[in-house]
Amino acid sequence: MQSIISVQNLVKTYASGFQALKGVDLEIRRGEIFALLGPNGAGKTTLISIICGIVNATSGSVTADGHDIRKEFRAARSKIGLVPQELTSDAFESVWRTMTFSRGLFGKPPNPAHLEKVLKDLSLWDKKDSPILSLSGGMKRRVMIAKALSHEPQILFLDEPTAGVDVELRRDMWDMVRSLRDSGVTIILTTHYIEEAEEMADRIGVISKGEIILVEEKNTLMRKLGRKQLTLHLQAPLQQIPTQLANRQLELSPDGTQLIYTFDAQADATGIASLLRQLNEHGIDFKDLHTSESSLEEIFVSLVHQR
Ligand SMILES: Nc1ncnc2c1ncn2[C@@H]1O[C@H](COP(=O)(O)OP(=O)(O)OP(=O)(O)O)[C@@H](O)[C@H]1O
Repeated sequence: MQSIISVQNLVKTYASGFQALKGVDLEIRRGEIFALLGPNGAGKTTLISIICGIVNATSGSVTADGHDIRKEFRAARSKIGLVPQELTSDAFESVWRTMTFSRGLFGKPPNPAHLEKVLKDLSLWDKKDSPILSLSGGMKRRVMIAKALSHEPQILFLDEPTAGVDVELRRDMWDMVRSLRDSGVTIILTTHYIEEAEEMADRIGVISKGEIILVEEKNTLMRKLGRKQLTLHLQAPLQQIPTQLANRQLELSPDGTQLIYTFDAQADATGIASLLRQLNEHGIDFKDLHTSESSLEEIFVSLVHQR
C-alpha cells in the first residue's frame, strides 16, 4: 500500500546546535490511526512541525500524498489539517466564520455543504453562529478540529488531543476520531496517555531522543513485547524460593505469601505445567492463582529505559 506520508532521513539541528531529530524514517499508511509516543523532549512536536511545514528540516525529505513539503509546499500543506494543543483562533469570532476563514487561507472555494457536514459530525451545528469564547472547553477543542478539517484535508494531525480533558470528553473525542478515520481521514496523534494509544491506534511509533526506536502494529507490539505473569497465592508463607527452583523466573512477594512467575506470552511452552509439578514435589501448596498481562505502558517504559 502506498504511504500517505513518507519521511526520509529527517534531521533537525536547532540554531542552538541541539539535534532534535537524528535521521528519522517513517511511513504513514493511508487510512490508519497512528499514535506517536515519546517522553517529553523526544522530538514529537519537532517532527510534526516539519511535516506540517511550520519548521524547516536541516536535511531529509517529507512527502504528503506524493507532494514534497518543501518543493510543493501549498499542494502538500493542503492535504494536511493540524489540531494544535492550544486554541489558536480569534475567540470573538463565530464558529462558522472561523471555518470559512481557515478554508479561505488554503485558497479553497467556498463549500458550505462540507462545513455543515463537519459541524454536524462534531455535534457543533447548533453552535455555528456562537462566538468561540462562549463555548465550553470541550466544544472549543471540537472547534479546533472543525477548523482543521475545513479545507478537506486527507491527513489530520492531533497534538495531544485529550490533554487535560475529563474522562467523558476523552471518550467522546476517541469516538469522534474513529468516525473521522472511518470517513477516510488518516489520523496521526501524539499522546502522553498510553491508554489512548492502546485504545485507538492501529499502529504505534515510539520516538526517543530524536530517533524512532520502534514502529509496530499495536496488536503485534502488545503480543510481542507483552509479558505474562502468573501469581500463586500460597497456603503457607515461604521464607525463600527453594534452590531447586532458582533457575525459574520466580519472585517471592516480600511477605512470602505470593509466588510470581513471569513467562513469555508468545512461547509455545510457558513452563507452567512443569512449574506446578515442581511446586507439588516440594510440598508448596497454593489456594488461588491468577494471570495478568503487561500493559502498553509497561512495554513503553521498558523500551524507553533500555536506551
Ligand atoms: N527552537 C528550539 N531551539 C532549540 N531547541 C529546541 C527548540 N525547540 C525544541 N527544542 C528541543 O528539541 C527537543 C525536542 O523538542 P520537542 O518539542 O520536539 O519534543 P516533544 O517530544 O514534542 O516534547 P513534549 O512531549 O514535551 O512536547 C527538546 O530537547 C527541546 O528542548
